[in-house]
Amino acid sequence: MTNRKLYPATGGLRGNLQVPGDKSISHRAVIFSAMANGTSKITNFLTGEDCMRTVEAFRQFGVDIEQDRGTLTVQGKGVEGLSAPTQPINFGNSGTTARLMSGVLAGLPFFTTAYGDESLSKRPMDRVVNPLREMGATVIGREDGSYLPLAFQGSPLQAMRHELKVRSAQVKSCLLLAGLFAEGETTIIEKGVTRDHTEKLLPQFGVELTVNGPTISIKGGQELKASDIRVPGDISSAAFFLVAAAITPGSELTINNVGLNETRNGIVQALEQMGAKISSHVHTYVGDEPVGDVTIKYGQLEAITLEGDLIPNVIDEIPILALAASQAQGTTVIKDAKELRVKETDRIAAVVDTLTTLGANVEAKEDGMVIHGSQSLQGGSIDSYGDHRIGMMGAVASLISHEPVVIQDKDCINISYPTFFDHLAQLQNKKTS
Ligand SMILES: O=C(O)C1=C[C@@H](OP(=O)(O)O)[C@@H](O)[C@H](O)C1
Ligand SMILES: C=C(OP(=O)(O)O)C(=O)O
Repeated sequence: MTNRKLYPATGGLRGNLQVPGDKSISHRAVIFSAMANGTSKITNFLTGEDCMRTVEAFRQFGVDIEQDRGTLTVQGKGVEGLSAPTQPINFGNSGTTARLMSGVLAGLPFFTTAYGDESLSKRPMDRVVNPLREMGATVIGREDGSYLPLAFQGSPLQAMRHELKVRSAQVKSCLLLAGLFAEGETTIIEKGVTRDHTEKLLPQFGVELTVNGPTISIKGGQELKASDIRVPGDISSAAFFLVAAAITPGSELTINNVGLNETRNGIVQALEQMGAKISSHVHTYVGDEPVGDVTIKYGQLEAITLEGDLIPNVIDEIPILALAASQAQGTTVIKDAKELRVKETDRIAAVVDTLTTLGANVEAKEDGMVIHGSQSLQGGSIDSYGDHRIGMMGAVASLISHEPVVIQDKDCINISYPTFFDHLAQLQNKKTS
């Protein structure tokens, strides 16, 4: 466990920043490339620990994946070219790896076992195991397949028509991947919009799917063809610096070349609703993914109610939005966000505990929280709970705290943002220690 002491900012955050590649798109790019025939090059790949778990999984299936910093060269040999791993696969801390790979492991014609770290072993897997079983998958696991470790005995899958029980892009993507192995056409009906990177990226690998509102259909047996992918910057990583600038006097910064997919740009919408001095514009498309710049300046924020359809769009940004809300005028209410309880940690409890320790006034609710605004943060010693997004929220809080913030176990930030502290120092134009 390592500690880090972060001092309050003496000036604002200023300048331009390119955040690392999008985590969701990086996972998908390597999965599709490894299942495709031919050589795919992925640039601006996120080399955070989570995405490297997905890379390692496919190396265990015998796929040659060369890494040169953020560039991956994947020598795909098609799904027939994958070979049975001799060792269990370690999904580490990564929910996306666990859920998406389950759809692949269910369809591959061999036996595989998979496990995760302490946090991932507590996260629900029945949300993918149950529908995969409906397709004929043979999966066993702890508590009847509700939790990792899991074992898959790949078997022929049958297409199905399935209404999702959870509003989750991971479950949707898992079942679309399984649908590629199934006989017939699989149709998935979403409970509401969730991030649509799988639907946007699969066609780039030559896969046909139809999207009709909440209904997505995919035919089994399609061959994936290699494709070169440039991954946009991760808006979920950018969110930490957007909020940092919004709450730290003297700040003005621009995040360049960040993904602005409409199913992911809720952080920009939420900050706009809070009255932040923020503007964004899309300047390019990489494949079907919109990419652009976001500029933000320090300014007074107002409380909002964050609920309903905006929640899945900002689900990973809620910890940092809660910090923003502690500085806004008025009382912010976050609801419909029960999913936060089954992330890397219970993020409702972790956010409330962390902000309270730092001196804010926050109440936990079953499906969200109530955050009283205009709070002056004292600083102090906090625990990341091994959750990268809680660790980064604490680091941003240090910028406006009276006393230093000490973060226990801050190394977990490498899960999604290995260069986070370098970027923070770059924008502060001084080193943190
Ligand atoms: O599909 C994805 O890449 C992700 C979907 C979300 O999870 P859920 O699908 O569980 O909501 C999100 O929280 C996670 O960080 C990444
Ligand atoms: C919830 C997250 O990721 P995952 O589900 O992939 O662990 C996250 O990155 O905030």
